[in-house]
Amino acid sequence: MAITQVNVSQFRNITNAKLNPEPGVNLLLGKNGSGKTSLLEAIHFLGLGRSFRSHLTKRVIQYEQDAFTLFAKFMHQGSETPLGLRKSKNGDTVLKIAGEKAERLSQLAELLPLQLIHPEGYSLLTGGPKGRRSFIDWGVFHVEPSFFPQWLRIKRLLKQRNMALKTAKSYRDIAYWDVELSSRCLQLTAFRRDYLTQLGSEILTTAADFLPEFEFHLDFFQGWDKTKDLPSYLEQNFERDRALGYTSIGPHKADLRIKVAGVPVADVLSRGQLKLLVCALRLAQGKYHNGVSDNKCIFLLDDFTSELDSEKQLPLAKHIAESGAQVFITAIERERVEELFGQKIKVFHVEHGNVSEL
Ligand SMILES: Nc1ncnc2c1ncn2[C@@H]1O[C@H](COP(=O)(O)OP(=O)(O)OP(=O)(O)O)[C@@H](O)[C@H]1O
Repeated sequence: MAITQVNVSQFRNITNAKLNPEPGVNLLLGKNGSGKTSLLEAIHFLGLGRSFRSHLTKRVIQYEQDAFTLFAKFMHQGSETPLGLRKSKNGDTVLKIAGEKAERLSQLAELLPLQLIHPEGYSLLTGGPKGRRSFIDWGVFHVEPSFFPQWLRIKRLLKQRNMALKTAKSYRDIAYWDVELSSRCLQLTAFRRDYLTQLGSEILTTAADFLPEFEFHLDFFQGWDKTKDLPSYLEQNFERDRALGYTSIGPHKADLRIKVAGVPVADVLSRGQLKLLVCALRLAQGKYHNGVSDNKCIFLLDDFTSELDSEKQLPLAKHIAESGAQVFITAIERERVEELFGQKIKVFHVEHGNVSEL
C-alpha cells in the first residue's frame, strides 16, 4: 500500500502542488512556514477526511478561496486507484473513489490507513478518553469488518435511548432499547478487548525501546464495571441516567488507561516522555496493522527531528524501517533524516507553498 501521486490545490498556503512519492521514505523539506505540515495535513485529510490541526474546514481552505481539492493515486490490491476529495466553505463535500461518487468519508479510512506522529500528539495521553477510544477503534475498524456498522447502530440506539430518558416515567419506558443495546455493546466490547489483547504486547515492547526506565501497565476500561451484568446494570442506573439526561455507562465511555506503578502516565511522565510513549503507541499500532492486513498503513511524521532527542530518534527510525511502510517526514534539514533512514530517500523541497522534487 503506497501513495503514488498527490495533487493539492488551494489547501492552506499551497495553491497547486503535485508529488510523486516513493513507496519508501519521502522527505518534505523546507523552512519554517513553507508549507511542509500543510502537505502532511492534506495527505491526512485524504486518509481520514479531516485535519489534525483544525476541526474547521474553512481554516484549511486557502484564504479567499471557496474550496480545496485533493487528488491522489495509490496502489490498492495490485492496481492504481484514484481518489478525489473536494471540500467547500459552504459545507459541500465531493468524494470520488476510483471514479465513483462515494457517500461516506469513513470509506477513506478503509482505503488509506494512516498513522500520524506530530508534536501535539501527546494530547492522546493528557486529554479525555475520546482520543484513546479512537485509537482503539482505528485498529478494530481495520481488523473487524462488522465493527463499524455495529458502532453506528449503537450510537443510534444510544441517541434514541437518551431521547426516551427525557420523558420516561419508569424503567419500563426505556427497557425496549436496552435489549438490543446490551447485546450489541457486549459484542463491540469483545472486539475491542480482543484487539487490545493482540496489540498490548506490541505496545509494551515498542514502549520499552523508547522508555526502558518505565514499566507500563495497560488497562482496558470497557465503559462500565466489568463485574456487572450490562442489562441489569443499565436498569440499576436508570434513575441516575434519567437525572443526567443521558446514558452514563456503555462502550461510549470506554478508555485505554496506561499507568506506571498504578499512576496514570499523564501524571508522572514528562512532556517529552509522553511524546515518546505516543510514538510507541502509534508505531506499535501501525506495525501490528501491517502484520495482519494487506492494506499497509502509511506513517506521517511531523517535525520529529526537532521534537525527539537524537538518541530517541533511533528506535523511531528502526520501527519505521521494520514496518516496511511508506512514510512522509517533514523536516527543516535533511542530514539527520538521511543519517537515520539511509540514502534511499525521496526529497521534496517546499518553499512558499510550492513543491519541487530534488
Ligand atoms: N488557510 C490558509 N490559507 C493560506 N495560508 C495559510 C492558511 N493557513 C495557514 N496558512 C499559512 O501556511 C503557511 C504554511 O504553514 P505550515 O504549518 O504548513 O508550515 P511548515 O512548513 O510546516 O512550518 P514549520 O516548520 O514552522 O512548522 C504558514 O505561513 C501559514 O501562515
